[in-house]
Amino acid sequence: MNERELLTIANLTKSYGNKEILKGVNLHVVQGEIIGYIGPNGAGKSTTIKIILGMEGDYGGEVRLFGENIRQDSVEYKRRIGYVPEIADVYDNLTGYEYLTFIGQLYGVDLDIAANKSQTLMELFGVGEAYHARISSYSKGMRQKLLIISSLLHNPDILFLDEPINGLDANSVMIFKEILAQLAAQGKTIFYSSHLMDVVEKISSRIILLHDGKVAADGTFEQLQAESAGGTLEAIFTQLTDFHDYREIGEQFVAVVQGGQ
Ligand SMILES: Nc1ncnc2c1ncn2[C@@H]1O[C@H](COP(=O)(O)OP(=O)(O)OP(=O)(O)O)[C@@H](O)[C@H]1O
Repeated sequence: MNERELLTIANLTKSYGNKEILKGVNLHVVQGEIIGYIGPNGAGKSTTIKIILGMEGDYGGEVRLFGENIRQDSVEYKRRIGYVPEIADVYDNLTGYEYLTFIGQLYGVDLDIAANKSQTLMELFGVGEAYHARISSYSKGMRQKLLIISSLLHNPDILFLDEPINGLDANSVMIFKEILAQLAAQGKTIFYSSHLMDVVEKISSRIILLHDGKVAADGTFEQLQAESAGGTLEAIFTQLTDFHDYREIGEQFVAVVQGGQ
């Protein structure tokens, strides 16, 4: 094992009922990498992340994080993780201040430090005026910023981001991309799942494509380009997932919409 290897996934399998989702996923993540984890809807990206975080216990194979087998279920390793879930339940009746200081304290950050950090991060993200407002009044993008901030308050060593920029405007996406680049430069590791291929293409130091339960491609964007017919990540994704029927499906879809009147 490389001494800077933070995450090792060996022959990971996972089924729901008789549906096999992960059929033997192998990957090695080294400190400081920004991994773009991509794949078709339902491929098992969120499932992989939930297994690594200890939220899904019933799986085959081995996952090691910070050199420790996660089956040992140590709380310590979870303190070093930040997580932005794809779908999050935030407590709508709390204010941003109440929510962020609550989450910060869960991760062991002192109240004063959590409060100061939260307020400053909200201001930097352009939502400082909503710090003391109830989350129920937040727009989609404001909630997403709240989630991103809550995942970072304890200065984690590895960040798992499941569709983190849903709802962010173009300027906020630029700030977010810069935050990820700066975190990686400081030695933080980022595991990022998204369908926004142009963003993944630009920010990832390495891209992993999950398809049919396995890793179908693993490399830098330039390596993926060299291994396929080239082009954008969107074009590579379409090639590697062997998908060509979008025109016919679109036509049939519209025909059904227009039919039966
Ligand atoms: N708790 C569950 N019970 C049953 N099936 C589940 C459960 N969670 C996920 N699945 C199934 O596992 C498959 C993978 O889901 P997952 O959410 O990991 O996909 P994904 O790659 O993140 O997809 P998307 O890009 O649409 O977010 C899907 O077919 C989903 O229906």
